[in-house]
Amino acid sequence: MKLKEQLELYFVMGSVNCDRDPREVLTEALEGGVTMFQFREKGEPCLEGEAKLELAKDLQKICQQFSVPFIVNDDVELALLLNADGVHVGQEDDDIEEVRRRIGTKLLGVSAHNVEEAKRAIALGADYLGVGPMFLTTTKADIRKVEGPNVLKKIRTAGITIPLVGIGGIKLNNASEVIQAGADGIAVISAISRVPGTARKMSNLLRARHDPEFVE
Ligand SMILES: Nc1nc(C(F)(F)F)ncc1COP(=O)(O)OP(=O)(O)O
Ligand SMILES: [Mg+2]
Repeated sequence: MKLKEQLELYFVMGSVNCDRDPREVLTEALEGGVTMFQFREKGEPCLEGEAKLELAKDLQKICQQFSVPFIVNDDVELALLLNADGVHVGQEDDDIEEVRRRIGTKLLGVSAHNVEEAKRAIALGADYLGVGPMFLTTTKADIRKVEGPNVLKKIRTAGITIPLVGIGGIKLNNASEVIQAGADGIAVISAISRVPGTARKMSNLLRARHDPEFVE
């Protein structure tokens, strides 16, 4: 499956984003059609050390049962220890070039907030870009200014063809806007982790656009 297809419904989650066992939340999300998963154990009070490692191992195993890529946010050491499928780093995380050197051919996702950051990330070896925040979100405390889906249009207009996924406040009622603006997929945290059934509804919405009878 091509990376653009794998990025279609990208569930990002950690224990902080769950009101119940993250293992159950992930299993239901994968049954609902999630195509890629990112373990993002961040915020208050997030797990650390052995507890974080144990949860990561369990969630990775569940992803393997569904043949869905397991990506680790920020923590390159953990990604290498688990032989994860890739890592996602932001502009303020470890140096992108250094991360690429350490992970070899694993997937490297990089956050980008504008065309300039997108071009730089691509030059340094990114396989896909996470672009946001698309909409207001309370999940990430230190978000940049909300530029909206328009940033995706600007990146595409700049001739950038790399796989793009939008992130930040994406819900069922605004997901289409992100795709229409040029993203290959959407990255979702709370809408899926806190509302059972959302993954299936989003998956159906996203798949419908490949349906010949589909009218926007
Ligand atoms: N975690 C992310 N995942 C994506 C995804 F690719 F999934 F869309 N895009 C963007 C981010 C944000 O990454 P970053 O800016 O380092 O902040 P944090 O480490 O707090 O998430
Ligand atoms: Mg980060």
